[in-house]
Amino acid sequence: MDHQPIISLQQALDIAQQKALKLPTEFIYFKDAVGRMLAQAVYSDISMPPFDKSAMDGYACKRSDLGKALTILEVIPAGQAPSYAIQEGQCSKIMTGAQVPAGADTVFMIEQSELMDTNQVRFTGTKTSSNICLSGEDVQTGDLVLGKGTLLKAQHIALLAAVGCTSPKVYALPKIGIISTGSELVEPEVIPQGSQIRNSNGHQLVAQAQQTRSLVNYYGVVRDEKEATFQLIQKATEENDITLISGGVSVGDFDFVPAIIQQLGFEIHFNKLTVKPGKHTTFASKSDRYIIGLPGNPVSSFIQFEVFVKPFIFHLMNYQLPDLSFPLSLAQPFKRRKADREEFIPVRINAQKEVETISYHGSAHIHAYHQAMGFMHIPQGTDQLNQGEIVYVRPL
Ligand SMILES: Nc1nc2c(c(=O)[nH]1)N[C@H]1C(S)=C(S)[C@@H](COP(=O)(O)OP(=O)(O)OC[C@H]3O[C@@H](n4cnc5c(N)ncnc54)[C@H](O)[C@@H]3O)O[C@H]1N2
Ligand code: MOO
Repeated sequence: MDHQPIISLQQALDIAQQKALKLPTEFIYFKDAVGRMLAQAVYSDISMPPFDKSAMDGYACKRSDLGKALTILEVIPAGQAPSYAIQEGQCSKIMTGAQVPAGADTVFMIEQSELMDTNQVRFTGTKTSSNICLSGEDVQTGDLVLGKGTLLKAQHIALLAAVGCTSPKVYALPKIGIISTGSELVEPEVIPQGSQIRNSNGHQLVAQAQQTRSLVNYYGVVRDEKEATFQLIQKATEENDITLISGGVSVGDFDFVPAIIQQLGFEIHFNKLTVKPGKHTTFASKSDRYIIGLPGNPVSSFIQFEVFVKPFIFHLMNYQLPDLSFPLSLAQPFKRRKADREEFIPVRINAQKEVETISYHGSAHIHAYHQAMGFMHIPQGTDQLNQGEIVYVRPL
């Protein structure tokens, strides 16, 4: 496997996308659908609004009657059909959201009215809009309201509710198994002794995977022992679509994860990226099962999840996650010693909406990210950026 060439992040995303076999679909209750990927188009079974609807509390009348004293026929609350059609010289008091009576083409607002008698009113303004939302002006019966492949957010849940689509078809969620490797690791409850460190990475990955709504299985820490590591990775790959393994993927004497991946019959498609942090990101597949090996350093693992694992998870659900990087101006000049890899570094946005870099010591320094608003991209080959230069920032 050492003959694998080092490739760019974009090449890695392309390879992974080619290997991503789509997950099956399922029908779920629409209230549980936020964050899910729609696997069907949704059409409206009604027009919206379903009737000519008043946009104001006021009086419904004929526009040609606006200058006259008008006889009030009734009060029309929302949810109740009007009893009378409007004739010349007549109006009905109407509430916002109520059905406009036949014969009326205008609603003038309460604030522009004067009661002349208990059942007579006149318009006191100089001009008014019609204040009527026409039947079907937003959506007509049979219109497409949500396209296949929509990532469902709160506003889409409102649409599903409005058109009565209570069991939308969505892509199944991937099952993700998470393993941390390393004999130096102890779980957070334990006070590390000697050369031990706490397993922060595994729990960070669990949280990141949960944010994508994936179904997460946490397998804990495995020591740098071949047989135990083999057993745990085998179990995780049998029980999950994606197995994320942090640590043990570089070239140290105890980095035997790559050999185990191959022993399990998986094909390694790449194991080195021209990305900092995350040089040792590994991607392997066997049919519809995938293993992603992430570097043990917490920042490497965090960034690789954001830029590589997350888009891959969405590919499995047939969705091209957009790269929401924003072009912003750099507040101060930036230099780096080596430019052989593209790099991501933590930044914040100041009050002038400029990008400020945060003190950052490298891929073990996860603390640098506690106040990061995003991370900035430095292209491969760039060792210097000037103040005021436009950089791309991905928000967190
Ligand atoms: N001779 C070389 N050595 C290294 C290279 C290289 O190219 N040649 N690359 C370096 C880079 S870059 C990285 S990144 C690391 C990747 O190493 P591994 O993925 O094998 O990870 P480990 O060696 O197991 O750990 C690295 C580092 O991170 C700490 N760690 C590991 N797991 C966790 C965890 N769950 N929570 C918190 N911290 C964790 C671990 O203790 C190490 O300090 O390799 C370099 N070496
Ligand atoms: O590739 Mo390592 O993740 O840069 O520190």
